[in-house]
Amino acid sequence: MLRTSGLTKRFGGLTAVDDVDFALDSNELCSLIGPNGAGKTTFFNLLTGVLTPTAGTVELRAEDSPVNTADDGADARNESDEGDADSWRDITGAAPHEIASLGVHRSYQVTNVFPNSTVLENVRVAAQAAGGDGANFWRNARQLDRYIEEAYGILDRVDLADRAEEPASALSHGAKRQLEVGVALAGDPDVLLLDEPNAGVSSESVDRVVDLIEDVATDHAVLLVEHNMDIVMEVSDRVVVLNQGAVIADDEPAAVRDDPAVQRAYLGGYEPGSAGDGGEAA
Ligand SMILES: Nc1ncnc2c1ncn2[C@@H]1O[C@H](COP(=O)(O)OP(=O)(O)OP(=O)(O)O)[C@@H](O)[C@H]1O
Repeated sequence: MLRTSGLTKRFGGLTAVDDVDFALDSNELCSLIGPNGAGKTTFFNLLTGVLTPTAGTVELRAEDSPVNTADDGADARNESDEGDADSWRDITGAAPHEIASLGVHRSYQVTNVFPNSTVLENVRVAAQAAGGDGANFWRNARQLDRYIEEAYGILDRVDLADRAEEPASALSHGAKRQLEVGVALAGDPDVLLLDEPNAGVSSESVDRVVDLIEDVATDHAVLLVEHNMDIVMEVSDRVVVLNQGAVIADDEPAAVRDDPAVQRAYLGGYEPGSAGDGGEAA
């Protein structure tokens, strides 16, 4: 679905992401963990075009969509190595909006919704933009109804349908995170990158966000950055550990938990149910 090869990002003398080979399958929920400063956010930024890599490639599999020619000035290129069903598109260095339009969406650590718009409008506008009607707000009533209906379907999924008419600013932090996932879903993504969706969420709301992560993973590829190890162990099909920019483990959750190198770098002292976060950098 999404893969990187030799992906590297240097900031001056600091190598924040170091020669990372990574692959995410469709419908897989992979968690990316590691100590503070390990390079997780930088890796996300490379996948979504916010940063341009110093070296290496990011590729996306064009499963159902026809492979476009990159004639719009963007940097995405086609690379069909195994026929149409398995064609990979090189998206290295493509702009964030282009990568989003190809089906890779992210939610942010910092809440990223329009506070003065209603919950419904936040999702409806995102659906409208994804449907190619972003600049055509008043196109016709039927189109608008279609986007409103789609938005309600998404709000149902993120458990916010009963809050549809409230301004987003009225939501709790946890409910805002649900809304962010809803906004990301409105873009009809194939790949969802979730950057600490539980950060700042009250303990009563964590279960709801975890349920939502598990639900969206049933029909999307999900890459999750999460510091709460109980959640990582519960939801992940696979866990990748970054330390000083490099992958030090890539395996199923239990194997990663028991890996001595991971214990040293990140998990020192982690016991299931022990409140959660991995340790700081060794
Ligand atoms: N724009 C930048 N310029 C210079 N250095 C940067 C920049 N962005 C990140 N870094 C450095 O790159 C390294 C990786 O940072 P990054 O934010 O990717 O880590 P992280 O794993 O997401 O950390 P955290 O868990 O604290 O969010 C850090 O040493 C950071 O200081």
